[in-house]
Amino acid sequence: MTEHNNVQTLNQFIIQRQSDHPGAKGELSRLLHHIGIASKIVNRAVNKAGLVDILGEQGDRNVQGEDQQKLDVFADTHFIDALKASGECCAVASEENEEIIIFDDELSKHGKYVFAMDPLDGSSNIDVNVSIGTIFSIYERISPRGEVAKTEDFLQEGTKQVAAGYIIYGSSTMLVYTTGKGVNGFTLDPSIGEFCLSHPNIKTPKTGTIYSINEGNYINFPSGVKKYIKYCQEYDKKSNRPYTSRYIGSLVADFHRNLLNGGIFIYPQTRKNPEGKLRLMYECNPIAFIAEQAGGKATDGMQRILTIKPTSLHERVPFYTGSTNMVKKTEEFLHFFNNI
Ligand SMILES: O=P(O)(O)OC[C@H]1O[C@](O)(COP(=O)(O)O)[C@@H](O)[C@@H]1O
Ligand SMILES: [Mg+2]
Ligand SMILES: [Mg+2]
Repeated sequence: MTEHNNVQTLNQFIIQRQSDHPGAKGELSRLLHHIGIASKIVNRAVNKAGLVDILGEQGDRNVQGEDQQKLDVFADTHFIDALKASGECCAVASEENEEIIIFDDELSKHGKYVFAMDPLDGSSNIDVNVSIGTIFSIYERISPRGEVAKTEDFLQEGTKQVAAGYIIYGSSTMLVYTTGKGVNGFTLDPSIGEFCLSHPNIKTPKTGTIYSINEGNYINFPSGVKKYIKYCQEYDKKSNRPYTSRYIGSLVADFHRNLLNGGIFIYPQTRKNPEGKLRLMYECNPIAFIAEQAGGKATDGMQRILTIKPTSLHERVPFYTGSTNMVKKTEEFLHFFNNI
């Protein structure tokens, strides 16, 4: 295996790219740097999960009514600490907290950014050593700097994100992010403890042969989705069908595979989740920003995810994302069967 000697580390890349943003004072760079630190702390815990007391339930329920896993709370705590230490973030919205967490120390109160996150994505896979992740979304606050941040600072359309990304804790640990100028992926090199640029300027194929959906919910799916699944399974040499079904059950891992290889990820509304399951602010908006920046597409079946005006921190939406031609095809089915 050839080691790449002239690798660029995440911090070197961040500093270099700062010049892309005229007038930048390094605030976003410092925030991204602290995200890197928190990711390494969580990665260390994930890697030795079976050896330390970090598996299993914490014993509490979060605002979604889900049993919190110990690693959900561990990741939540360490990201919040790192964001506070950055001095650039005035408040955090997290899947694990009903209300926003406000940093009211003098330095943070002047922070330019607010941060929305899913500290641990794929919680059902924590105890079984399957890839999990962290998802984040960064906005510039609306309220004046120096004032205490508000929930309204978060309820901005996804098009207003200044940066978004995810960390995938898998066979290797990667951080993938965008600031609106393309998508870049960094792999953690444990031997130097640095994220190194491994996937520059990621572009997702316009079409693919992978579809990712929890078919266990099939009977509850909108008819357009049922028809699209049948379409994926039909034989047609010209369009490389039947496609392959792949579903890990961690949004980050399912999306990441499809981002690199081409494919579509679908989590529609179901009888159990009439609005869908995935959360707009800290799952769908950041993933949608990455998808579009990589040349892909992300909708709720009808509308671009990034143009949806959020009304609450933990609202859910149906989610269709991945290769443009596949998402368009799904929308055709949903339109045709009047599911929207
Ligand atoms: O088990 P289901 O219903 O298919 O849901 C799986 C989906 O739920 C999630 O686990 C929800 O995220 P959290 O684990 O962060 O709550 C996604 O990662 C995944 O895509
Ligand atoms: Mg999640
Ligand atoms: Mg989560």
